[in-house]
Amino acid sequence: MSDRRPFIAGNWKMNLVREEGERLVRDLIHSVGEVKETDIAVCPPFPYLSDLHDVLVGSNVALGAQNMSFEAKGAFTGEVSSSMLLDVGCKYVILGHSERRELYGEDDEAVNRKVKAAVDAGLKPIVCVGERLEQHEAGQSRDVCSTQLRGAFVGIPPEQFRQVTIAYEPVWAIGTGRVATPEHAEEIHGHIRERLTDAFGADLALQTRILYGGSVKPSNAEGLLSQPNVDGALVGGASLKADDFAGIIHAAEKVAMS
Ligand SMILES: O=C(CO)COP(=O)(O)O
Repeated sequence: MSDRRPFIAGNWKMNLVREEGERLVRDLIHSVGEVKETDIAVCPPFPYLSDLHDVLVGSNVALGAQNMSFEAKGAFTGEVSSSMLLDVGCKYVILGHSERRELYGEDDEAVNRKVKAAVDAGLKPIVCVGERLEQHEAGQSRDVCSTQLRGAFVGIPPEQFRQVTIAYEPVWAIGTGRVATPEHAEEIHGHIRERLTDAFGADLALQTRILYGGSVKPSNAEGLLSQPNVDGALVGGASLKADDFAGIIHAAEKVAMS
């Protein structure tokens, strides 16, 4: 996994109401208190960010959001700005998740505007890329990721790109139980790092963390995280159970210490 610190982030999506989320976070803090070599974050729904921040204070678990507006403020009903996320204690924000792209029509330009707004504000975006099933079957995984990467980082200077984490999330592996093989993940992560090298230079590309997302579970985490270019995981379903999420974090810690 190189000298990049592993990073395990939980994307709760639209799951867990207040009491469930607070219980999960308390259990999680208890289970991962000894974890030293792995960065950890949970990304709950907007309404619970502030309260959960209070629960997380002083722990080794950071807070992230799942989306944000590219606008700074104003008449944008239903939107949430970067400064609001910072205000409630967020460090990270997931941007360009395939569910945002596919269900809410977010295109590369919108993702790019959000990345700019996030890094300008000092938030750390986790920028998702990944191909759909038919693109995967047509052998287009690399090309799709290249295009999404190029689109997401137009006009982002290297000093701001430092704040970015990439997540490779093949759409066919999300919520399907059909995890990418470690070999496929490694191939695409290596490709992503090459594209980052072209765009930002080798030093920065080597420092950038590239997470894998899509049906990560405690049972498959170690195989994925042992790949040299897989620097962590963005976890959906398995982040909704403290034991499963902690199991993935412990797998990352084990790989980091080995
Ligand atoms: O979309 C994901 C994380 O952002 C992955 O979801 P699952 O882990 O449920 O497949």
